[in-house]
Amino acid sequence: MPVTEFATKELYKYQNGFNNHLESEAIQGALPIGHNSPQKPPYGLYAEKLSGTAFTAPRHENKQTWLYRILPSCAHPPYQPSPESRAAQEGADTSKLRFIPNQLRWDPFDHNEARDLDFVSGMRLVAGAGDPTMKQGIGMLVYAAGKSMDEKSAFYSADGDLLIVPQEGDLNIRTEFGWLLVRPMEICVIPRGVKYQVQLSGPARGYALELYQGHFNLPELGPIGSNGLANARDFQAPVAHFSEDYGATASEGSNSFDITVKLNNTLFHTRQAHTPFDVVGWQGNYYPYKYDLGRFNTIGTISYDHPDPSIFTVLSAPSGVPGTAVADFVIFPPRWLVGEDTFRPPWYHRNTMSEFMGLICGGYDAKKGGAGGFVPGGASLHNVMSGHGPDADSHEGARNASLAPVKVGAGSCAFMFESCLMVGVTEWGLRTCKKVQEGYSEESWGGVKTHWAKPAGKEVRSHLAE
Ligand SMILES: O=C(O)Cc1cc(O)ccc1O
Ligand SMILES: [Fe+2]
Repeated sequence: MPVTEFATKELYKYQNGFNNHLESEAIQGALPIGHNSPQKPPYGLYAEKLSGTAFTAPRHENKQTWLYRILPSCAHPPYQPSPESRAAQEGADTSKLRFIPNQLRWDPFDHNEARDLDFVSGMRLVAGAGDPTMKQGIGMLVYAAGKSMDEKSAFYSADGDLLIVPQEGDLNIRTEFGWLLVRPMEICVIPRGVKYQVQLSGPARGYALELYQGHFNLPELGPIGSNGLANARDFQAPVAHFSEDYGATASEGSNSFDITVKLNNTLFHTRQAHTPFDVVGWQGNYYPYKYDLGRFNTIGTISYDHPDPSIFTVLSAPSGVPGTAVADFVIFPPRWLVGEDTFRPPWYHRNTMSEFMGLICGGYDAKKGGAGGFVPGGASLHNVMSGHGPDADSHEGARNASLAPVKVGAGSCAFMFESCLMVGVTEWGLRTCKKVQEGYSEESWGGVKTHWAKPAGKEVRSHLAE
């Protein structure tokens, strides 16, 4: 069968909105009307249901999509452990995570060595919490790739929903649902189980957060009101797009498609005779989507004090505890600082939540940039209750700064994966990558100096006062 591609219109055309029930047909009439699973779906298609929650999940949380495709996904030879992808699994064993109270920072992760790697083989688990087999916890990953995935390949993760944060290089992502173009300063979420293929236009590097439990949502807005932060209409889902490459039966096709699956952070592989990108129409509320971070409506103080960074939350994945996230995706976009009589950078703090940070571009206030600093493509981890805050020089600068309105972060965007879980570091993240900055803590805070000025003539309650 010749390979032919059909799109509704252009490749990159989107449907807007968050958490909507959407539908898309690459050929008009591909979706059955008034039925999900008629005896014979239109055009000889198979109906296949993709569930993102238990069938019985409450209605407001229930996620599923009906796919109408040329052949069903089950038609494939058995998966085998993936030998050529062993590198990707090295040091990714979640049962061997190292939980460390020290502040950690990484130099930018390598991309020169990634020339022969694609998005899947170039992905590494840096840190995480919990266990994908229990559907509990999260994974923090980085990827570095120098080549596109093969046109006859696809990947899916059974472990969770993957939020991808490109830092360098555009990702042309072909999914079962259609195409997404995701560039630096944009993000996307690929739900658990959705097959995709990542094509590059140049070297690519970035970060990813995998949710072993639940799904991302927009944060509550409370007294902010009905608009602000990430607005629902700015999230974009693909339109159906399919290719024809199949035989009369599922095993008779002329071409072999490599399918790789990540299950329990282990890669498996099979070759099937038909393309997985054969979905002619789909309808449901479980689908991949993208978001342009430049559209974030940033909110901050217009009076005094530094607010909690929760005002910068783009997406939030809830734990069972109200208001407490298994993972918040938070950004630090360009913004005006106008706080009066205020120490404007982040305060010194110890947090019951863990904070994994990365930098997409530019710099981050209160952290030194340049070699050995917090730079694009690098990362930091401040675990549960690990003290952190501005480095000594930034502190001195900020406590003496004149407090005129100032725009910070022009051309910059840092982000944080903040979690209620204690985060452990993998063997790859701690040693194999060779990017951990040994002197981070001492260089940042070793020089923090005392400003203690004991007042004279006041009663003192101190054991030194006797
Ligand atoms: O530690 C960090 O840099 C992230 C952060 C930023 C901020 O403005 C307030 C708290 C916080 O943890
Ligand atoms: Fe912090």
